[in-house]
Amino acid sequence: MPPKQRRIALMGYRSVGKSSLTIQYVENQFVDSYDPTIENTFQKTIKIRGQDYSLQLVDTAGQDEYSVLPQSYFMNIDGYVLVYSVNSAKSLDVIKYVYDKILDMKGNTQVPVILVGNKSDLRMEREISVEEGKKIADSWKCPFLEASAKENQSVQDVFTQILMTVERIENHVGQEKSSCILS
Ligand SMILES: Nc1nc2c(ncn2[C@@H]2O[C@H](COP(=O)(O)OP(=O)(O)OP(=O)(O)O)[C@@H](O)[C@H]2O)c(=O)[nH]1
Repeated sequence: MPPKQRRIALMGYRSVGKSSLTIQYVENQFVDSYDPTIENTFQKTIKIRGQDYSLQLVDTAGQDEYSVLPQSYFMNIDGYVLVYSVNSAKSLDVIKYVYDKILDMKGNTQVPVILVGNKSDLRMEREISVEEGKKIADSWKCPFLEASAKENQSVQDVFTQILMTVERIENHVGQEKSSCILS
């Protein structure tokens, strides 16, 4: 079977760890210094359940509630990793804004997303509980994970789960389409 091409965007407020999650996943390393991203695309090939995936990860420039999101964040993107950091209530507000923007732009069709609370290692600085993150993900009917790019906790899971969510939604939409043709 040829590899499936998948393009996934990471979005969220500045400094929540989008680059760190990506670099930990692709290069197995954590960089402590902070270097704001303009935009970067990373490649990785992986196999999940016997299927090869050729993955492009778009590490976006951090957003805030005033950001006008460029068209390129909506064209040819198969799924979104929406990141906040558990030590920043502000970053959770921003990710809700980003989610609404994505739905608007995609015309409220089913959009594959996963919500990720990064920096779970910062136990003493936590502002957002696990339950709070989970509740938002439930209201969006999407998967939720807390992760730590620093400690390499749940980083693989984030990307496996978004790929599986893309598959699930594609198959679902495919079934709906074929049932339309039949009826
Ligand atoms: N403690 C801790 N620090 C982290 C973690 N992930 C990232 N950081 C730190 O947070 C800072 C910002 O990380 P980045 O990965 O650059 O964040 P970003 O979301 O890509 O930032 P922008 O490019 O501005 O959008 C850096 O100093 C990282 O070392 C984590 O899981 N735990």
